[in-house]
Amino acid sequence: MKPSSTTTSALNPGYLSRSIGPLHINLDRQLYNISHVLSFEQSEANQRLSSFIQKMFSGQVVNGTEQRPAGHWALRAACNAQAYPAPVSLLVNGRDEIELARQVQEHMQLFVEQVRSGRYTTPDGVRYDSILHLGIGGSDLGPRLLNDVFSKLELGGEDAMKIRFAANVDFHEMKAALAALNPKTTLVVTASKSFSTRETLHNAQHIFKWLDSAGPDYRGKALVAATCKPSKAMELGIPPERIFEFSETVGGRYSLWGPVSIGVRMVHGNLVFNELLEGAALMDGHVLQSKASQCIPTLLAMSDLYNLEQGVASLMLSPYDSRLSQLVPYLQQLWMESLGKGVNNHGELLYKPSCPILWGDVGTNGQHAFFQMLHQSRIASSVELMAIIHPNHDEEQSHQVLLSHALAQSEAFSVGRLNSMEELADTVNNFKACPGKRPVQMVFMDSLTPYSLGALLAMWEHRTAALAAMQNINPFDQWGVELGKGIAEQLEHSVPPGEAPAENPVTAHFINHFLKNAGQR
Ligand SMILES: O=P(O)(O)OC[C@H]1O[C@H](O)[C@H](O)[C@@H](O)[C@@H]1O
Repeated sequence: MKPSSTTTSALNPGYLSRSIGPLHINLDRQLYNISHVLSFEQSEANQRLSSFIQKMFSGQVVNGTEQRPAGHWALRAACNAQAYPAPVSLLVNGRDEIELARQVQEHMQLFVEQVRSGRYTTPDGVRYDSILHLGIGGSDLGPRLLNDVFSKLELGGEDAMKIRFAANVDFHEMKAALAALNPKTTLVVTASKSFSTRETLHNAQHIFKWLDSAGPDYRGKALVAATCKPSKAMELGIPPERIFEFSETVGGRYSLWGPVSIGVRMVHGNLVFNELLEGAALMDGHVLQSKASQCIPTLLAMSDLYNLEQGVASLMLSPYDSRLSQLVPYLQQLWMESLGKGVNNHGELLYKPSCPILWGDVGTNGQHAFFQMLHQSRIASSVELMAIIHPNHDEEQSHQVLLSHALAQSEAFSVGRLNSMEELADTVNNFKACPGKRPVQMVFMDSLTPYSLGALLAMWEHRTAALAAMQNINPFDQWGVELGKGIAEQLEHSVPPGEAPAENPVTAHFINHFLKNAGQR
């Protein structure tokens, strides 16, 4: 095995580097090379991708199983038209969805300003000081990530509102959230695209009682909703003026740009949020006007596809910045719910994995946990390391150490360490051999800001959709998720203290176990 110093990348370092705005990628140490990139430009997969991009940005159906366009990008296009090289459109049944997004954004901005300035008050005439965000999956992970990053960027000011999230129907999470909140001064945002998700509706009912425990007037003023189904939110008693609607064409895992993040807007302000949208629009513009070999999301997806074809069905992502600790959980939904499919757009079975498993943790923490497996085991994984050039502190030396680790890992994965002849003959030293040649890529960001975060997240959306288009699969549906939901609905009547027996014998056995042990606390 030769070290990578003899490969093309070493002869011409930076040959697979690309930049757009605050984002820079380098794929010199990936498995594929420039000739693969150039031949991709002539391929059928590239034609499929170009046609997908063109269809998506002109509002044509790209989600075949649900017969819908994909309109998440409209949430950023609505206020950033200048970032797009040509006019974009999204008409659904005659309704201009970009205009809808613009109007809802205006409505949100007004409400957010009223809340932040204390003009919208509690029934006692006091400023709301907290938000409880209810929602799960795409109605939770995005806002949670944004809030986490923005909080760590310290953008909210000293009197920023407090926000807590409750996604899980596991009451432990709710209990912890409520411990920090006062029902008299908390606004409750129920975020649910469908407004029919069991966990969210169950939690909402609990919260109604919690609000009522403060007195009869609190619930009416505290409720806010973000949904595609305003009528369902109204049925639950949420007043229409506090229902922020978004288009059915916005997939849940692509929805953080719009109303589901209204709580984040309240805490961190409209300006911060608008910068995020601007960064995302920059990426849309980049995708619309770059050819494949220059387009960052496409290049990354090409590499993902090439790795999959080589049997590398794992992607470990490590951001070397603790402010991005929620990035991997967020991306896991975006990536794996979009790409983890069993059939293509024609309904034909896929015989190979279409989605590398995405996992990871922040650096350097991951180095001291699972990197060992990446360096020496025979489990094949691609590695993506992210580093931020300018930190938000003055401790230069810490940052130097951090960056040196990111760069060292990139080199170690790629170059490895070869044993000398003497070491090879020595079984003990042989344990030290690291074969290298692990596919590894770098993502650099100038600094972490709402703008660069917007560009990064939109980049991941485009990369996800590009990998799907190349494989001719649908990145906007998630039929697999439905199965478990249906079974859980039936089992609610069987799990103790339920009455109806479970039909499946193994499930019935588990329920007996619960029953036997129920009295033993
Ligand atoms: O926003 P909701 O309609 O409540 O849906 C919440 C989540 O539900 C399901 O789990 C879907 O698979 C997710 O894509 C979605 O984000």
